[in-house]
Amino acid sequence: MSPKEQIQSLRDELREHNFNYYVNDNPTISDFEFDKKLEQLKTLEAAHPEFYDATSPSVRVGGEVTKNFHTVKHINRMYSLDNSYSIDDLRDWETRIKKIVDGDIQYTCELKYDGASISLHYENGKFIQAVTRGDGNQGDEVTANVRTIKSVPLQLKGDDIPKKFEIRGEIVLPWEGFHKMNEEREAQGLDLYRNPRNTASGSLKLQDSAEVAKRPLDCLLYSLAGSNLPVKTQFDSLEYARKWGFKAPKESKLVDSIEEVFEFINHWDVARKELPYETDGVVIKVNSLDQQDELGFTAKAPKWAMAYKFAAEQVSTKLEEITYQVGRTGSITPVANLEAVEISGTTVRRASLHNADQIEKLDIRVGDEVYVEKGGEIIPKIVAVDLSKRPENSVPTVYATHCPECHTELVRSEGDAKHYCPNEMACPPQVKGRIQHFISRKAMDIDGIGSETVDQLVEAGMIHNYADLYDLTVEQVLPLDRMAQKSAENMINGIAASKQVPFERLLFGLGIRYVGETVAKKLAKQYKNIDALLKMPAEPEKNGLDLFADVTSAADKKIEELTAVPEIGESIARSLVEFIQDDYHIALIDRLKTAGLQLALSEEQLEGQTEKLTGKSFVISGVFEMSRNDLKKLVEDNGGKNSSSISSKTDYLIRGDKMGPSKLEKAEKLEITMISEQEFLDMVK
Ligand SMILES: NC(=O)c1ccc[n+]([C@@H]2O[C@H](COP(=O)([O-])OP(=O)(O)OC[C@H]3O[C@@H](n4cnc5c(N)ncnc54)[C@H](O)[C@@H]3O)[C@@H](O)[C@H]2O)c1
Ligand SMILES: [Zn+2]
Repeated sequence: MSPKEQIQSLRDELREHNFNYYVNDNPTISDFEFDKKLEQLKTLEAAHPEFYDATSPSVRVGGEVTKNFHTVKHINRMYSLDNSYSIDDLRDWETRIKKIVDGDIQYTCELKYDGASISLHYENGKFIQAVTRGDGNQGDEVTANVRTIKSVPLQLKGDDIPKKFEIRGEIVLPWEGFHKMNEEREAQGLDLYRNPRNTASGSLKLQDSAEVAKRPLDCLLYSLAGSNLPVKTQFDSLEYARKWGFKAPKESKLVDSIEEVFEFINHWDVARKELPYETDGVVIKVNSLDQQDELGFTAKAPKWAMAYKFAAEQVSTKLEEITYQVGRTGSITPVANLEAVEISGTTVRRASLHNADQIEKLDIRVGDEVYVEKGGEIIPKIVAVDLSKRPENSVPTVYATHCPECHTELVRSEGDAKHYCPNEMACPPQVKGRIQHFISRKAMDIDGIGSETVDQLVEAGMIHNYADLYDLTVEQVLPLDRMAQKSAENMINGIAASKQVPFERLLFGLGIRYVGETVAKKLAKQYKNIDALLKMPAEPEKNGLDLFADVTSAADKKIEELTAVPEIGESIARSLVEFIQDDYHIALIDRLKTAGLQLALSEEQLEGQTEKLTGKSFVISGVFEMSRNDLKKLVEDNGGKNSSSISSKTDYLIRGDKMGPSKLEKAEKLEITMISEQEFLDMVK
């Protein structure tokens, strides 16, 4: 993949993980893996500033508002925190901030509570509202739920209480309550909650506050927001908060240097295990609020604060067996089955081994004593083998050669870390996975059918692919487990309604490898309908050069045409061509067409699309009457290209108010044509 494709694909992937984590409270990868991917994205973005995007997960707070609560715009934005992992990172941070502020800097060290961010609003000493962080600009109003938490004071005490202010903190589920809830679930034969963080966050979003009241949640506070606060430092804010009746943990400490910060970290890395709630690091904040003001914020986090994440905890245990898991795209993941051990409060029985290379690198064998690490992740990982304890009769691991689900021989293409099961049509997890992807929110978003229903339908042999969904009837699905007349009707209606889902989402739903949301949009825009995509390349004019055309295969010609589309690179093109040259896929697409799905952009989508700006590159800078996104969309709808930075390739700079002086200077130097918002609108009128 080209760097651009890599950036896009990482952004898409991280957005999906953010959604699973913050909205569904049900992450599908570990925090460790998430952070690694985010680091990878940041490195790529730093090397390619031309692909800057203000909506990238690297520069945005990860959450969202949900549809289930009243949405409230934050008066004071809620930010995330930047992360660091070593004393050197912290020293670098200190060097950066010392360049900006004058005078000595003191730091408040606090523990980083692992829960869900919350903002509590008080007026005249009374609790009036609680709002989640959401996307940082707006959040969900969960007042009724937060009111049930006993440590949230409804009426404040003491003096100096500002007439109106906000206090921020974390809703956590202490260990004891978490274990108790899980014991009850175990007794009822239900799946266990994974960790206190996701459970706390999920509890907060329950619709029934009587149910929330039953959960032993706690609320730990750490900062004040508002004007006219009676405090000048972070440390004072905590003292005041305690005086007014808030639970602001006393472990926080005021220090004068990064060395002392490190002492605090070292102490709590061990001592935190005795705390009643989960912590995942330390937060270091510049103490003086004036200095904080001077430092300000990035788009995602305050520059005056830094989180230090504790290293993951390690334990050793025995590897009993290696099994293999098949993913939705047929990728194989080896899994270590372990003798059960307790790590950071949870029992661990399985760990991911990633791929064949990883097994080889660790030379890991059944019977080995292994070190397992868990850093807030769901599936822990094996970091090393204790060779001193290796049994004498141990034999090297031989990687699986056949799919554990369908017994097809596995393949591994060159340059690919993973093995694949190529039996796309009949390998059960692949069949289920592809249909689940098809119905998922960002694809066809089919209401009334969940992943369990898909499993049942496939197992009963009622569907074999996503096209089969459109042949189902109410009578057919009624006999399924837990299905009643009403739910069966909902399901069939949901499927019927999905026939109106726009072309680009259907294209994404087809599950073509490397064709994520963004690429699907690009393709839909470029080709406008499925036939054009299937029939490309457009017939070339007959001429003498045709002699050469014959030596290139049809597939190569297709790939060539596709890679000429902006932002479509070699691997995407190759995967797409493979997909559309397969008769099975063509037959599926034909059936979707017959069923009446949207295999072309609608009139409405086509309307307003012109070629007026084809070949022209635009940079939009400053503040405008219209939203920047609408401006960008107009550029694209008319065939132009948006770019975030000015270069000699820029044709037009659309100049708004308050444009940065350095951009202006650059544009003048390169003699870029500058136009106003109105002049641009005239161009596309
Ligand atoms: N596994 C996944 O799919 C997935 C997806 C998204 C995010 N994540 C994980 O979530 C984390 C990122 O989440 P985030 O943006 O909420 O950032 P974060 O949790 O790393 O840090 C910011 C948050 O820390 C909290 N906090 C706790 N104690 C605090 C204190 N004393 N002072 C100030 N703030 C304090 C605040 O709520 C703040 O919003 C990462 O660790 C990432 O791995 C995982
Ligand atoms: Zn298989």
